[in-house]
Amino acid sequence: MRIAARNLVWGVRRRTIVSDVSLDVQEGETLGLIGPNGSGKSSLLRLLAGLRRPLSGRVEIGGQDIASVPRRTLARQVAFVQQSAATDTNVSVRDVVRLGRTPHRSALSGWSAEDETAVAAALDRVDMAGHRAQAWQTLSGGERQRVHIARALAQAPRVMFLDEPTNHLDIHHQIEILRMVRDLDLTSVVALHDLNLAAMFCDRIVVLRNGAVAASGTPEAVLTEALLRDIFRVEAEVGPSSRPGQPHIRFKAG
Ligand SMILES: Nc1ncnc2c1ncn2[C@@H]1O[C@H](COP(=O)(O)OP(=O)(O)OP(=O)(O)O)[C@@H](O)[C@H]1O
Repeated sequence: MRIAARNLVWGVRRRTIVSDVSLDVQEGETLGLIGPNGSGKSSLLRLLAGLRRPLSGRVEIGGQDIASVPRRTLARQVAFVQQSAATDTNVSVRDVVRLGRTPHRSALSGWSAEDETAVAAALDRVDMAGHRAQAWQTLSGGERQRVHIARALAQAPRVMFLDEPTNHLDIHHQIEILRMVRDLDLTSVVALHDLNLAAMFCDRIVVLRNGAVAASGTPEAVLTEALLRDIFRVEAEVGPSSRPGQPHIRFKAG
């Protein structure tokens, strides 16, 4: 499903946090959202996912204004992997992932074989099948993150929003998770801090600064030495990587 945002504005009191943002994500595309701390990435993701209403502007998903899509329909189509989402109650890993099936079940239908298959497949994809009976609170930070991703996968969404999904993950799982997101047959928007991972796995990148779009385009077009200096305040050398069109950034220590 396509995502289109037009002139999104959001803020609190007198502070504008998302400032006139427009963007398009094509069907099947992985869009990276990058920007310094506090630049508005999480706030924008929440607007795009329909979790928050903009003060002005609109979001369309699959050509439909998100404000007019019923909650339950939206929950079937859109998954959101939040930053450090907490689950307090005493539940197993499998229970957390099962929650992903909620939008697909009616009050009358019981737990189906299809639900069971979706949960098992999602746990498998994030390498957590062996932990299915473990209590969620006893998981490590990276394992929790992978279980939250499994819950989103079990939802079988058409669109996925991920807020720093590689937080807490070791390098193997950072790469595995982003490769999976890129290769899944769905449209995704991913907020990322690691610019080399953004270059490796995103089809296009949007750069935010102070809530506004400072640049957008392919990783090669966006991730220039000048932009890294200007937006991220770092000195770096940008060169080719082993893949054409995919830049590699080497940060200078000083
Ligand atoms: N509900 C709120 N009330 C007040 N300020 C808020 C609220 N939500 C976000 N902000 C502020 O808006 C700015 C953008 O926050 P946001 O979390 O969207 O940034 P971010 O780019 O995701 O940051 P980070 O990279 O640090 O995760 C921050 O300065 C934050 O303090």
